[in-house]
Amino acid sequence: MSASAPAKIVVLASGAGTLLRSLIDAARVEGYPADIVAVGVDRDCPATTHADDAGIKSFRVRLGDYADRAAWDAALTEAVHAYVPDLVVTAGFMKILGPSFMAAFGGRIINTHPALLPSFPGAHGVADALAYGVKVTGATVHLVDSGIDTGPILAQETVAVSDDDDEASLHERIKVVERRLLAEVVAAVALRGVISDGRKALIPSE
Ligand SMILES: Nc1nc2c(c(=O)[nH]1)N[C@@H](CN(C=O)c1ccc(C(=O)N[C@@H](CCC(=O)O)C(=O)O)cc1)CN2
Ligand SMILES: NCC(=O)N[C@@H]1O[C@H](COP(=O)([O-])[O-])[C@@H](O)[C@H]1O
Repeated sequence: MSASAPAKIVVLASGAGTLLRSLIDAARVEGYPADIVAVGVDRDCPATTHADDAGIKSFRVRLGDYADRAAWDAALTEAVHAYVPDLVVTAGFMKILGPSFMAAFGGRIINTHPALLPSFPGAHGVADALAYGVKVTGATVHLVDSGIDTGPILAQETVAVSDDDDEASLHERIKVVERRLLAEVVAAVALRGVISDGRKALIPSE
């Protein structure tokens, strides 16, 4: 990432894409230090519509279209590589990125997770936290590594659990935090980079 040109970002998503839409809106603000150059999905989902509406190129790499997971991983890697991104952001992308992808983009992949890692990793963090009976949960933005939600943490913010919460109500309140936190972290990393020893990560101060 050069000091002046905005960082090129590819966003990966699998679902409603409301976090993607928030990042698209943030990137439209004059001076935001990153441009979303493409959106990738692993299934047909509303995230593609958000990209289309914003005039952003999109691509789909479905697991079922490939012989096995390794072939899918290689195809996704190739599809993302075509855009030569500085950063990859997974915003509700519901597939574990494999060895090919990590070899190509490791250290430059930012994920947002709807729980306070290391608690409640995986595809069902909100439901798992609710089922456990926690009184406080939250959002985690982290670097992606080869594990599942084990990468170095970049930012976290708490969200109180209400007695009358169900998964949908709690998840939406967490998403409100994620939409802001993700845009903030992406901008900070785009501007100042990140230093990581593989367990801890630091975004240098101003
Ligand atoms: N190598 C990594 N890839 C990804 C990570 C990561 O930490 N390391 N984070 C995910 C996002 N995520 C949680 O934040 C997450 C998403 C999905 C899963 C999961 O178990 N997926 C299943 C399939 C689920 C489905 O298809 O509906 C799978 O991949 O087999 C765990 C964590 C992004 N990628
Ligand atoms: N473990 C991965 C995971 O649960 N990701 C979560 O999917 C949601 C996507 O919301 P969106 O589709 O409305 O952008 C977000 O809450 C994100 O943290």
